[in-house]
Amino acid sequence: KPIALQHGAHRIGRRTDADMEKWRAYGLGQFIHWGLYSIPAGEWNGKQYSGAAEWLKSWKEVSATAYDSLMYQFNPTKFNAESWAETAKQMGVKYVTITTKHHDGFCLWPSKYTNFTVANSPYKKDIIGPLVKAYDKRGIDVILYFSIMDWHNPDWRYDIKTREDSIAFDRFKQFTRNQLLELLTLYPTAKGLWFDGTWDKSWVKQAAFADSLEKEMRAMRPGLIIGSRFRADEYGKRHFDSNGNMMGDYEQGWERKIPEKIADVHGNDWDCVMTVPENQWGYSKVWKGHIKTTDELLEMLAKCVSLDGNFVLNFGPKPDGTLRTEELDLAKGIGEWMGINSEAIYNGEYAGLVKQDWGYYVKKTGTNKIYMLVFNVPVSGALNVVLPSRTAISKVYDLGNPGQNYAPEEIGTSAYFIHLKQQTFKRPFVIVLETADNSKNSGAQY
Ligand SMILES: C[C@@H]1N[C@@H](c2cn(-c3ccccc3)nn2)[C@H](O)[C@@H]1O
Repeated sequence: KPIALQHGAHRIGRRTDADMEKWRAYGLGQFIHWGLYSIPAGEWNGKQYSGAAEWLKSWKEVSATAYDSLMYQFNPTKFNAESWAETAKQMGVKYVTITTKHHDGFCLWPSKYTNFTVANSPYKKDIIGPLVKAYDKRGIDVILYFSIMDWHNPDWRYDIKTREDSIAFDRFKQFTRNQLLELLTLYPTAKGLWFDGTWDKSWVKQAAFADSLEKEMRAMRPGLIIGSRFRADEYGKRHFDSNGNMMGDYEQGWERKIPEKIADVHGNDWDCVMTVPENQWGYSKVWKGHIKTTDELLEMLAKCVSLDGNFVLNFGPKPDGTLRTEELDLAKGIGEWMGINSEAIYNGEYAGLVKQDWGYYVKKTGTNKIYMLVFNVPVSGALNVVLPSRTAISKVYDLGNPGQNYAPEEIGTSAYFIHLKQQTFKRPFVIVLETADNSKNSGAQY
């Protein structure tokens, strides 16, 4: 029996407006983590920090004042928003999420509510504005990442224990509201906000404040897209309220992980944000452990889209404003694949078919087109396809080679083998199934 909630989810089920339908169709996105942390890049006094580079300030070896003086070194002379946006365009991303302020509190825009911004660095100029402009120009939508937790602001608290805490945190809440309204005012084309740093008790206790701030931001920017990580309900429940309903417009729980099956996403919109190394978001000199390859990232992309989500790949630009070679190479490899196969990614959704070993199904929203994204070719060369009963296949062809038609072999009721013509493939490939509902005997050949 649902309990009465003032500050839980205000909407059950998916948003159906045009802004959200566009977000749902993106498929592939880019994350950008850039800030003061990019300068030390996970190293301090010649020692490697074992955590994520953008968390360096939390390392006991690092004094806050020494870290904050990095502001006087921030001078990305080679920064060029157009070149980042062009790389993203070539890669085929439809949206970008950019850090405006990470946990360290440094602002990449000239906020008037703190001195800890680019305006007081040698670089002086706004970073966010040129990026928004360069990406918008290429039809790539911009989402602004904002960390509520702010290690620079003396009024930040991890919990509210005393009256002093409460007075300080009230100042912090006003500061946060001021910065968010400032961002929405300065960058009106931003499609959404990606919140982080909202897990500590201090913020979790602010259900009423956060709820009214969310309402205020949505009123200011109709269509604004805000994820499930922004606020907790009055019982401290996050992402899903005390009645199990998702907070916000999409689920933000898939950080460096991907759902296994459709049941894991509860019919919600969601995005998966992913690092190239195991766990580094900001630029890190040393990438330890496994570095994901183009094929691995393409499979993650396919899996996300096949389960109704968006896949957002992270880039950690260097302090001089250039992108590192490994990331440029991945952007190129993904872009080449998207150049051939993006039709199977954009406007893709869960096809509702039985999952097969060879890869992932994606259905083109609003059509009878189903894409088979093939990552694992069986020794037999026969791809098994089982469709809902009374669904026939009217046409089968190779997306990368449309002249290459296949004649599926029927092996049972709405069950087929698609016999591949070759055994080895350089890259994952896509086969297009045009299906027909033959319950009305639409005369399909197969
Ligand atoms: C999107 C990613 N989210 C930030 C993060 C958060 N956390 C984290 C770590 C421990 C508990 C709760 C959250 N680790 N990394 C990363 O720094 C990056 O910004």
